[in-house]
Amino acid sequence: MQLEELLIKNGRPIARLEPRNALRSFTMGERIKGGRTLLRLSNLVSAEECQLLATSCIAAAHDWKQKQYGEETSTNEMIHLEQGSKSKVFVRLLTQATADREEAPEDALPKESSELVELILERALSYLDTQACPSLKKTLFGERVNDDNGNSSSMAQLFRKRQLDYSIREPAINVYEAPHGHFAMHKDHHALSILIPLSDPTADFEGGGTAFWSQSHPMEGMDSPSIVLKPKPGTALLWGGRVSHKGVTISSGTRVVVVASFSGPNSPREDVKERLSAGLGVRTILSAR
Ligand SMILES: O=C(O)CCC(=O)C(=O)O
Ligand SMILES: [Fe+2]
Repeated sequence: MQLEELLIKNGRPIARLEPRNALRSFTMGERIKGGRTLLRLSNLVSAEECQLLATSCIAAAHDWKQKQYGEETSTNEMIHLEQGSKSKVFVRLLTQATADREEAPEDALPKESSELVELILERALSYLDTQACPSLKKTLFGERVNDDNGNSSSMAQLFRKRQLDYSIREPAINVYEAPHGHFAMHKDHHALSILIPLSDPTADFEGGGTAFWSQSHPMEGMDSPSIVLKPKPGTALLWGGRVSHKGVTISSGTRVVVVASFSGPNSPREDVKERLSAGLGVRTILSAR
């Protein structure tokens, strides 16, 4: 595995974090938290694992669509209605733990795929715990980094004990199919997002990739993204909750990605923090959750 950092410069394209860059006076965790950087972790998942997982997820997504919409439905109509809008056109399959938590057994991945997703996420977190930056967990999760029993835990341990606070319906797999598959611009509003493409951009699909904006409040359609990344299958991308991004529409083929956005136990979400710092009342904050 190899970790690289890409800097998000205000209003300008993303550049590598050069040795003399002023942002080096911040820790990696602080740069992630401030939405100033993207991490690229290569060789997290082997080619065989990507292939195995992508194949089983594509089959599971077809089964899912068949059950939801029946044989006759055109791709056009196969919008993931359950997600409630045309801004997200994909099938999202949940790990079994996520499906249990969300009480959505019909959206669960097959057992073996679910276990492999968990293994991969745990591998990524173990790497971050031990190799990335010693203060990363504390910076991202805040002071309250202990588990429910008050024991100090690494991110991987919190993951294993199912004590991370995930985004709704995550960890999961997104399966995007041409010609409409995409996820419109958004922020994840969690301490950290991990996205791991399992499909090969040179063979499995055209278009697609993850677009990132360097400014914090861009307007989709008006401001073009600073960068569109289409890493090799098995390379993880990681970023903080303030970074605007989208899953670009694919024009042919199928694109499969693992997604997980999470914060530490009991930590307020980024959007809640933003509202708090804007001085809005508790009622607004609670109703916004
Ligand atoms: O598919 C992508 O590249 C982005 C997915 C994403 O942002 C999400 O699921 O939250
Ligand atoms: Fe996202």
